[in-house]
Amino acid sequence: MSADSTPTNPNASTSKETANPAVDGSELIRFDKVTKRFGSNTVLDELDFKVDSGKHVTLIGPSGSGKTTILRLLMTLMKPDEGTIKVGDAYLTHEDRGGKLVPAGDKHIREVRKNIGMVFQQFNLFPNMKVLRNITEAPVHVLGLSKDEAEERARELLDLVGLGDRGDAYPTQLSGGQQQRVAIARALAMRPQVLLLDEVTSALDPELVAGVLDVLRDLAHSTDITMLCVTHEMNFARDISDQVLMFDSGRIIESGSPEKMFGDPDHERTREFLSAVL
Ligand SMILES: Nc1ncnc2c1ncn2[C@@H]1O[C@H](COP(=O)(O)OP(=O)(O)OP(=O)(O)O)[C@@H](O)[C@H]1O
Repeated sequence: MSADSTPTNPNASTSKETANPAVDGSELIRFDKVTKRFGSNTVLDELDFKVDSGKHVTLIGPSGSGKTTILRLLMTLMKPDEGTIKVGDAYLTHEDRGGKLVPAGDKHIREVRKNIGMVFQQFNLFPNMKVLRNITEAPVHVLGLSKDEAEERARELLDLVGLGDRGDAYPTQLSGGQQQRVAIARALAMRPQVLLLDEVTSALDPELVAGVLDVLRDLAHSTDITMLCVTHEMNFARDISDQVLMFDSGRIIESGSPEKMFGDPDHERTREFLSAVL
């Protein structure tokens, strides 16, 4: 892997799937007045934010401030109580019926969600399937790729994550860091426009963290994929982010470039948070 070439789209492919739209800096994700409550706990409070295509945005903030909830809403693992979420031209939360927004049905949700890939803290690979099949399973069954196409793509992605020779291994034969790299390849195999990363190194032994972050750094620097990342690895956030958003109690209290946010934040809460974690 190298980051020295012209940016490429990891979604570019010879497959029959429609290529993703060119990365043109247009808006890819938009939250409008999104509220999420658990009982009396308002976790997100009329949250507005957007991510432009091709950008790498990192969410930071104290535990419980709502960062993971944002990613889970985007994966439709939960629904907002109020507000709309848009991905590209389509609402994830709603269907547009002649200008009238109605709650999205399952088919619509599945279609919009195809644009989103996520890597979780736990790798969640299928233990009874070899690595290659872990990566080809969804593209074959969800995208309808042929087995050959899916395998060709999977091998390219295994090369990308530095595991080109491990396609025939079972997950349990790999280290946690290697399994997480397979999980990254698996997410990319669906050709998402946006990759969500939720504390992807926090379940790893310390010596395995760097290898996974290096893969993601390379991906961020050498491709055009949009990333939305929750991490406690502040050096990594500084390296890859175009924008850092500081959350507190379900609101964005400050945002800016990594230089600004890590170097000279405006908000006292941001300074307190960073002094505790850096
Ligand atoms: N399924 C759920 N049921 C009830 N409460 C929940 C649920 N999921 C999250 N919460 C609550 O929502 C709040 C925000 O959680 P979230 O995981 O989004 O925070 P976070 O900023 O990602 O925190 P961390 O950095 O610790 O992962 C917390 O108070 C949490 O307890």
